[in-house]
Amino acid sequence: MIVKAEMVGKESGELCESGAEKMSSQMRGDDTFEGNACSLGLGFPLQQRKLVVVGYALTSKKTKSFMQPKLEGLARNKGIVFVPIDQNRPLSDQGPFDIVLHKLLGKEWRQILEDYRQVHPEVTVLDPPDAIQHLHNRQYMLQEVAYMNFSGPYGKVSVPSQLVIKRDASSIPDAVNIAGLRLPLVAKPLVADGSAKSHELSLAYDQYSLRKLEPPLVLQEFVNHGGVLFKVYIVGEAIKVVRRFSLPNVSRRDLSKSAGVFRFPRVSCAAASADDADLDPGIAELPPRPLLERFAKELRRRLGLQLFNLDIIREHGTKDRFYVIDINYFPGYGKMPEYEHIFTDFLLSLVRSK
Ligand SMILES: Nc1ncnc2c1ncn2[C@@H]1O[C@H](COP(=O)(O)OP(=O)(O)OP(=O)(O)O)[C@@H](O)[C@H]1O
Ligand SMILES: O=P(O)(O)O[C@H]1[C@H](OP(=O)(O)O)[C@@H](OP(=O)(O)O)[C@@H](O)[C@@H](O)[C@@H]1OP(=O)(O)O
Ligand SMILES: [Mg+2]
Ligand SMILES: [Mg+2]
Repeated sequence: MIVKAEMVGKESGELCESGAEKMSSQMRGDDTFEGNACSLGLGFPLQQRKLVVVGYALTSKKTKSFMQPKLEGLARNKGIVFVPIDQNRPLSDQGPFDIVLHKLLGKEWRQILEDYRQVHPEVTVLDPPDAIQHLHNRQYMLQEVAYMNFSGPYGKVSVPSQLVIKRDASSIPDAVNIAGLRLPLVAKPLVADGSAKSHELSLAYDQYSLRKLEPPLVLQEFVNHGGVLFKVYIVGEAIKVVRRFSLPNVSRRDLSKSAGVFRFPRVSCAAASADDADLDPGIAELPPRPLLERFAKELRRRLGLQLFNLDIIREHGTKDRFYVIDINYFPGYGKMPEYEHIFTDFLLSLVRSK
């Protein structure tokens, strides 16, 4: 298949609208595209570039939130077309793709992708299934952050102390004691595969109630953070941070007065943006940019992932003690400001770097 477009000399390297439109319609109908040079009055094309074909295999929810008309339009103008992958047809019969984007569940799909990567090493699969798998278990999800033991002039980043309980809820109080974990504790399902159940969290206030929890789970110390968290979106080298409302502080007094287990299913997705809220500056201040840049670069390398976000909190009453509490693969980029530009630039950079 020849997929070639004549690009003209706009500084940004963007296609002019008519050329781009023609390109995508021909892509759909015909295997071969010879793009038109659109003229800037110079009479000749200044640049030649291959069309970038991105296959995507996403849930319908993700397709809806991510594949927005603005993204597709901007992509088209930059010479990128998004093509849905048909899961009922062999992957190798589709495309050819330059890049495959995916977020689907299941062993079968993982195997299909692994096989495809073997046969098509020239295609960038974002991201490698085994690296994503690492995030699907909360026992390992934050492991690399803990190993990094990140500390520098702008602050320290670590993970809350946590304990894995595989079975037997009656043993939890003793296990918590032995591990020296301090209440309250956030109980999180061990599996973080994106299913509704994997987002069913609870907060346990007292030792006795810990027996009511349902393993397998991770028990994580609740860190007071002033009720605001930072969602740090990563797209390759690009980083965007937004504020979200989060669980409020739990005081020692609250703790002595309360008992039981409080369930909070899907709390983080229900949380509103706190970007425009009138907040205490000590709570609202974003983590320093240089800290995030250094930290994200190293974490990206360790995880072998390009598309993820981190939930980061700042310990209440401190300026520079940060904790990573969650890492999500291919998160809701639709909610990330300017994601259309960032994502399309990223896709182009991948192709260029090949
Ligand atoms: N250790 C902690 N200390 C304080 N608050 C926490 C802690 N862990 C979780 N939370 C709160 O609970 C929310 C949900 O936790 P977490 O992000 O781990 O769950 P999730 O279901 O994986 O979320 P997402 O929808 O982002 O994938 C967080 O956004 C934060 O408000
Ligand atoms: O639903 P949204 O678009 O908001 O995206 C959420 C995403 O759901 P989706 O992948 O099904 O779309 C979640 O993925 P799973 O853990 O469930 O796999 C998780 O990554 C959340 O953190 C995302 O919210 P964000 O962190 O960006 O606010
Ligand atoms: Mg989260
Ligand atoms: Mg999560």
